[in-house]
Order: sequence, then structure tokens, then C-alpha cells
Amino acid sequence: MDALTDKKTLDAATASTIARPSRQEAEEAVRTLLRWAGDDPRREGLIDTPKRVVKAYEEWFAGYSKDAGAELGKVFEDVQGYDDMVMLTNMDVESHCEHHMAPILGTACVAYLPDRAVVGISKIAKVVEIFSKRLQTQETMTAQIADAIEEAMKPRGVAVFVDAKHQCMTTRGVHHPNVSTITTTFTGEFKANPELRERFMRLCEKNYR
Ligand SMILES: Nc1nc2c(ncn2[C@@H]2O[C@H](COP(=O)(O)OP(=O)(O)OP(=O)(O)O)[C@@H](O)[C@H]2O)c(=O)[nH]1
Ligand SMILES: [Zn+2]
Repeated sequence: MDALTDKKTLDAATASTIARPSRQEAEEAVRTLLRWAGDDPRREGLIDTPKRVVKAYEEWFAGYSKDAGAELGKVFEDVQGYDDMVMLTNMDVESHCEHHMAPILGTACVAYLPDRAVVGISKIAKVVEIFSKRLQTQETMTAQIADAIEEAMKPRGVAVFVDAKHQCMTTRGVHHPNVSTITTTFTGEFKANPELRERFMRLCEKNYR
């Protein structure tokens, strides 16, 4: 079982067997962490913090309740035979690492080579968002984005590039404030054709940030 399949199996198992705590329980957990940080959750400035944190979690982890395949379900075939690369550069990635729950902030570029049909371009950005708004490793997120497009659209190839900073590395631990992590996944023609891959990388590097 490869890492991606393993992760998917775990996600499915998690969803069906682990009961979600109540909002009140989640807020209580935040109060515990506030005490662990050394503060007093009863003081005025922190009274509403558990509520705010739980609300923020709903935003940061909204990807668990969304289905990337469903977003990619609607395709357009009337594209006058257009068959070259469709590429979105400079998409923001806002995720959290699964090891420390610290922010991962960066940029993603995604391209695919359509096989007859194309998808609404906003749907590609939504797929990036769905997988980034979860607890992630950068490698898993990159592979999941490619896999979702591959499975839903059966294109001739998919390319995904992510360049991100992990705050677990920049603000704690090894404290390397400038280090970026780059991950890529290539499938189909992108994997087989180095020229195509280089074209993708060139356009990606030229356009991002
Ligand atoms: N491969 C990979 N590693 C990650 C990612 N995000 C964070 N990590 C790393 O996960 C590792 C967790 O290491 P551990 O030794 O279990 O935890 P730790 O003691 O907090 O490690 P340090 O971060 O080195 O202080 C660290 O090396 C992190 O840099 C990611 O997206 N991909
Ligand atoms: Zn981390």
C-alpha cells in the first residue's frame, strides 16, 4: 500500500469511526491549551478565545467536509479541439502541518493536458483549497491534488508544483526562517516528456510570487 492510498484509507476510516466532539468539548480543549501555554482562560482578553479558535478551525479545516471529485464533475467539451496544457499559476496555499498543526503557507501551480473535455478553471483552485484545508504533509497534499484531477478528468497528464514555508520550521524547531519546501507530482505525458515538464516548470517559476 503506497503512502497516498494509505492516507485515503485512513481518512475514510477516520470519518466513519471517530465521533466528532461537540462544539463545547472543542472549546474546552482550547481552554486546556490556554492553561498549558501558561495563561488564565478566565481573564477578559481570553474569555471568547475558545469560541474564536473553534470558529477559525471550521475555516482552516473546511476541506474535510468537501469532495474534490464532486467539484470536478462538471466538464465542458465545446472547446474547438483545444488540446494543449491548461495551467493555473500562483494559487495561494494555506494549510496546516499534521505534525505540529502549524501553518504551511505557499503557492501552487497546477496544469493538465485535457483529453477532449476541460473543467471550469475555478474548480482547480477549489481542489487545491479542499486538500490544503486539512492537516497535511506537503507531499501528500501535492499527490492528492494530482490524483483528484487524474481520477475525475482522466486527462493526458497532470502536473502539480507546491512551494511553501512551514512555520513549524521557521518559527520553532530548527528556526530556518527562509527555507522553502518544493514538491512536485507529474503524471501521464508530464511524466513521460521532459520537455513538457520543463515548459511547465518554466511557466510556473516565471509566474509565481
Ligand atoms: N516530509 C515532511 N515533513 C514535514 C512536513 N511538515 C513538517 N514536517 C517535519 O516533520 C518532522 C516531525 O519530526 P519529529 O521528530 O516527529 O517532531 P519534532 O521533535 O517536533 O521535530 P522538529 O521539527 O525537528 O523539532 C519534522 O522534521 C518536520 O520538519 C511535511 O509537509 N513533509
Ligand atoms: Zn510541522
